[in-house]
Amino acid sequence: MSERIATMIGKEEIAKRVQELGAQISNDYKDGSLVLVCVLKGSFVFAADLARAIDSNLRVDFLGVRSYGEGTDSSGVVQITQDLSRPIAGEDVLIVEDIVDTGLTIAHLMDLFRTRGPRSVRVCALLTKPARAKVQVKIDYLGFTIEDRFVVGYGLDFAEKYRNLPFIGVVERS
Ligand SMILES: O=P(O)(O)OC[C@H]1O[C@H](OP(=O)(O)OP(=O)(O)O)[C@H](O)[C@@H]1O
Ligand code: HPA
Ligand SMILES: [Mg+2]
Repeated sequence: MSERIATMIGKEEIAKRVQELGAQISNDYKDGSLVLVCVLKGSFVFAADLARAIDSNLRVDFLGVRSYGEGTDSSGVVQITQDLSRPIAGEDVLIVEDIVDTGLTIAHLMDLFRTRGPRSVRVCALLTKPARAKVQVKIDYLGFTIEDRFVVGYGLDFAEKYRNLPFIGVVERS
């Protein structure tokens, strides 16, 4: 069986949207103490591009989370694989996610971060897939709403493959 990746969102379209999100975030966080939290692994590409599209002062931290493993369905258990390197008490946290699918990961992170006393917590997600939502979480900055397909590329994986594709695509098997 061979696999082919069909483009869903091209790299120019992604780049344009990332610049727009960056401009909006720069405007909203003019004088705060912004911490961009890159949710590993999937957000590493989006967060790297988004950080460079924001011209406010910020620091970057990383949090490792895993619930999908090798398949295309959430296990329902959100495992923290790596914690933040510093406290976030009193800071304006912006969680950067590649995708909000069932919403379980982001809901878990919102609950976790709120126990640490940040000044604010917001969410920036490149993609959301409302057809699969199991919990509702407000996305403050959103790139694209997508249909119910398992997507790869621009950081997103299928069984750890395809994170390096420069666009968002869907796997087609023949
Ligand atoms: O809304 P949900 O259904 O919870 O899905 C979204 C989460 O799932 C993926 O992570 P994954 O567990 O695949 O880890 P990875 O980022 O290391 O690939 C993705 O990067 C999000 O963090
Ligand atoms: O559609 C998806 N693709 C890759 N990883 C994911 N994690 C949640 N949804 C997805
Ligand atoms: Mg994954």
